[in-house]
Amino acid sequence: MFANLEHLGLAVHDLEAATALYTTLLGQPPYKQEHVASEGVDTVFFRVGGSKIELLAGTTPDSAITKYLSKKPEGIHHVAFAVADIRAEMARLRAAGFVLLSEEPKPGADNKLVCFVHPKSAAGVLVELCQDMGA
Ligand SMILES: CC[C@@H](C(=O)O)C(=O)SCCNC(=O)CCNC(=O)[C@H](O)C(C)(C)COP(=O)(O)OP(=O)(O)OC[C@H]1O[C@@H](n2cnc3c(N)ncnc32)[C@H](O)[C@@H]1OP(=O)(O)O
Ligand SMILES: [Co+2]
Repeated sequence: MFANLEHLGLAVHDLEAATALYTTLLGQPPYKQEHVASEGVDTVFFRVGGSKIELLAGTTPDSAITKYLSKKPEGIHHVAFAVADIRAEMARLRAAGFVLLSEEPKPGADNKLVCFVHPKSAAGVLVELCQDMGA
């Protein structure tokens, strides 16, 4: 079972400009910036109540964000849900016919294990599962 909405991932061209804009929009500065080399992205995180906004800029030509922004405008790129047991949720979704984008969970940003569901199998929305890796 999915728990709360963990974050909304927003694809942006200019991370510095988007960070300034969201700092003003949300009325608070980000709590974290992180480079995730395995995904070819720079991220900036804001807390919003019990959820988060994740700004993402691509850092390599083959990054999912770089490719996405070569075809689509800036905006919501993915919706991420917290799960307690990511392997159990991946097995449940596979059995239900969803297409997962990795066989195993992988390290994401902000101390999470993550896995993505292909948007073509989720009504056009790229869905991310996130399990907290603890302290
Ligand atoms: C920082 C780490 C992590 C975290 O901890 O939070 C992140 O959030 S990393 C975020 C970036 N990483 C990813 O998105 C990884 C998962 N994504 C992928 O593997 C790929 O992006 C993809 C979803 C498999 C698409 O890749 P590809 O097939 O190479 O791209 P195409 O451009 O050919 O797209 C095919 C098809 O899918 C549609 N699409 C692509 N991205 C999205 C999207 N974000 N939301 C909705 N739909 C999407 C795209 O429009 C194409 O559709 P058609 O044109 O109709 O064929
Ligand atoms: Co994300």
